[in-house]
Amino acid sequence: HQSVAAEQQQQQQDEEESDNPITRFRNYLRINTAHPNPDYSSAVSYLLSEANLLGLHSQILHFTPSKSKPLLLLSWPGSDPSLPSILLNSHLDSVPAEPSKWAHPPFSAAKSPDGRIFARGAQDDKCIGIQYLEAIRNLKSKNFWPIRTVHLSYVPDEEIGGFDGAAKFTASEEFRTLNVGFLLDEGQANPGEEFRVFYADRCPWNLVIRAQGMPGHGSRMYDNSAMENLMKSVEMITRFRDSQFDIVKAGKAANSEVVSVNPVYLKAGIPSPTGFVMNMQPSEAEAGFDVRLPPTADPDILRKKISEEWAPAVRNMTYEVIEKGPSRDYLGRPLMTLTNDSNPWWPVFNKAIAAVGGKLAKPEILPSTTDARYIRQLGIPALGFSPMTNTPILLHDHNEV
Ligand code: MET
Ligand SMILES: [Zn+2]
Ligand SMILES: [Zn+2]
Repeated sequence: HQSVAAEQQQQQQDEEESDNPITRFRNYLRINTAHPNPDYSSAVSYLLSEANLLGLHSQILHFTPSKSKPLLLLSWPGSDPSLPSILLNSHLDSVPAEPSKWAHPPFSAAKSPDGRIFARGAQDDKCIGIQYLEAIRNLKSKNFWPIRTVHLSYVPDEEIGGFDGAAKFTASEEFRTLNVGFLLDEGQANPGEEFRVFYADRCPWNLVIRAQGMPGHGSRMYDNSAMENLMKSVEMITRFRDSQFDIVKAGKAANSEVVSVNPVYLKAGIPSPTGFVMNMQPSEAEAGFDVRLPPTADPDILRKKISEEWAPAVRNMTYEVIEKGPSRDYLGRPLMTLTNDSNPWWPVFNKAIAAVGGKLAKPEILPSTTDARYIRQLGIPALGFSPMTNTPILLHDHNEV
């Protein structure tokens, strides 16, 4: 038995040391590209070295004067470069991780005996960034040569809105010359058997509401304190949240088809060296919400609700809505990609899934948001697709695997 165990251990060690798709994935995961200080240059160098081995063309683009946010553009020229090209997009960055809450350090890419690889960014979205390269490697080894040119973009800053990444890239002359006809970008995992595909994103708003009110002794009872004003609004927002969630619970709509409003921070109180002053009622209080609107929601109606009900001036409230990117195209239409045969890419995508024996779930709106919205804004069809079946949804969670 000892020799069998030793053999297995040796085999595992060999696997870990050799250059294979898993080791290449783990090497990418070990580069800490989490905000607020993503190491973009190491990620770009690593991907560039892999791309060079595959003989892909490469360019590093910068859309900020400091050049601290590189965008890596790789190209596999097709036999007919006059045709519209295919763009495979993924982002270099990831959200932060709280190491103390993880079973393994989030940038160790530790592999458990059952094959799970623990890393921030494993699902979101370094898996697809590596899969694109691995797919090209496989096709090249079979001497396949595409008719259309295939481009790969590795973009910075997706997790903070993409303003210095995909937004500027898609508005650039470099992008125009790529003549992109179709985009694949990230999607989400499925705990079930089917592959999920996404034809639209929800549009993210950051909502901050602020209350002002009478300060006073902690023991006093009076109307119009900042806390009272804020809490009334929080209650109203909670009722709206419940009403949307009820629609989902009743099976009338998917999670991603309603408006979500989730509180993400509360800020109030007068700080003291030991915490907060307890016998003073503060004159200011603030709350922040992550709001997501499906393409079917009317943004004007929600804005009216915010100004009249959630943060009314008559209750000494102010608010700020920061729209994180576009929700409509230049003709005012919602950003959606057609999933029927009028979109010539749709049957091709379906055929590719069937060819590997996969089953495709009904196309969905993505509950979260991706850089695909900037491409859809240009009228270019885009699908969100992160091929992970039988996999729990762990993006932005602890112990992402
Ligand atoms: C704020 S833009 C979107 C960032 C991220 N992909 C999310 O869905 O939260
Ligand atoms: Zn992502
Ligand atoms: Zn994300």
